[in-house]
Amino acid sequence: MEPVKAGLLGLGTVGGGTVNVLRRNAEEIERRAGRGIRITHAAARDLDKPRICDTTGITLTTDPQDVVSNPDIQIVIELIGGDGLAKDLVMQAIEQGKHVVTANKALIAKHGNEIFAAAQKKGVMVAFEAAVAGGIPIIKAIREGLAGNQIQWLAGIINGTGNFILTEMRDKGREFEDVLKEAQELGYAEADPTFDVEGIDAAHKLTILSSIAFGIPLQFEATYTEGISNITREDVAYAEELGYRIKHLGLTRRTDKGVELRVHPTLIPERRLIANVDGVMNAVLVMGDAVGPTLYYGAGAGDEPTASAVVADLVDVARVLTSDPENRVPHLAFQPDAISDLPILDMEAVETAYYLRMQAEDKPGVLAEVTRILGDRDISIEAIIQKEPTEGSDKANVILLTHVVRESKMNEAIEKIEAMKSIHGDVTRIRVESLKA
Ligand SMILES: NC(=O)c1ccc[n+]([C@@H]2O[C@H](COP(=O)([O-])OP(=O)(O)OC[C@H]3O[C@@H](n4cnc5c(N)ncnc54)[C@H](O)[C@@H]3O)[C@@H](O)[C@H]2O)c1
Ligand SMILES: N[C@@H](CCO)C(=O)O
Ligand code: NA
Repeated sequence: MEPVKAGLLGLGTVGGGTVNVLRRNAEEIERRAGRGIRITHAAARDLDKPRICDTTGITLTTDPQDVVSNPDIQIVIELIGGDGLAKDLVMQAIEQGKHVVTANKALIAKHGNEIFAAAQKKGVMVAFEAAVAGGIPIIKAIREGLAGNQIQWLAGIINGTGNFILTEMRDKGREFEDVLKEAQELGYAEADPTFDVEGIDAAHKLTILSSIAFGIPLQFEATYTEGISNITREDVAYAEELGYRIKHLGLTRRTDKGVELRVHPTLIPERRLIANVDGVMNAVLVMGDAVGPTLYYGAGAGDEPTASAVVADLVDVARVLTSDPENRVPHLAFQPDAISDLPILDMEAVETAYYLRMQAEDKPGVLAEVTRILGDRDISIEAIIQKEPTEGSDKANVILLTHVVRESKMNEAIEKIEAMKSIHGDVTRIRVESLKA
């Protein structure tokens, strides 16, 4: 059989990795797919730039339209990123009846509903395994492997750059900016690294995971998003003293009232496997009613790990090119006419435990006042430590771990505590999840 012809948009980290993996593993890929997969054309912004891949045998162009409109190309691989030009190109490719493979989570999280509807109409596939947790086949695991379950919740470390930064800061005492620069050099970071640091990238990915887990539309705007830029080495050390690790976590859970959808730094008991996922590695813990907890671990970013997922999608497309569109795996795991309208819970209604750190004047009565404010709101305390003021300071660090409470109550309590004369500055609040499986 003729090889499937694919056109590539973007020859950067993931594009270069995809060319390399396809070339190196061509023979095995053909044995799996039933036919070869060849990138015949590729669009790059600058044709003279040094690349990580050999482009021999690929017709290069600076105009992505040459690829999208080429009638011989059956699959368009979008690896440019962003949701401007990339969206136009993907919509055009679909319009022309081409299948699409993409690693672009921003695009899917923000415009996936529209893109999948267009693809459905045209009977083409839009595959996006590389968009979530890089090389970990998490989309496939949830959409196909766990299709017999009611998924109850899932939680993941889904930004490699952020986890790399937190790990290096903790293990080597390195500075935030310095580690971020290294992550950029290694090809882990987004074009705009604030997406990694402020949790936006993780929110894109969690939006996608939540949809395929619960059969709800993609709702990026409803995702509560907090990044890691305010985490200090101090908090990391205190958390460890209490037996926890701080991880940047995406968590989505089905409740009677709606779906929790939130991304924020989280204290996790150090004995949990997921608390020990370090560096650029990602992990997603999925709780199904039938299977129980399952954990998926692997490289969340980088050229070849991500290419591993892109190429797997290419193999999927090659396999189904001849099959009936109605019988393919649906984009969001559930049939398009069976998507539910379960609401997303407001963050104020979420219930979780908390780590609080505050700077208190070192005098009698302050702790009693803090515990009274918490007690008045039925917030019970699980642990408390007070650190003597360091030399030259008269403020003690007070660290509290609370039991589970509604976020709105905690907001009230924090407001009251911050208003106390003997408490200085803001209260640091990090949510705690036991992730008990
Ligand atoms: N780097 C990773 O580890 C990783 C992992 C998973 C997903 N992703 C996603 O993959 C996509 C690509 O990321 P990347 O890290 O490879 O980025 P990159 O910046 O290394 O590559 C993007 C390439 O697209 C090219 N490009 C931009 N505009 C273009 C145009 N008009 N025509 C042709 N080429 C154009 C750029 O010149 C660049 O070479 C993004 O959506 C990103 O979120 C990246
Ligand atoms: N910037 C992303 C790339 C993988 O999606 C990360 O660091 O996880
Ligand atoms: Na993946």
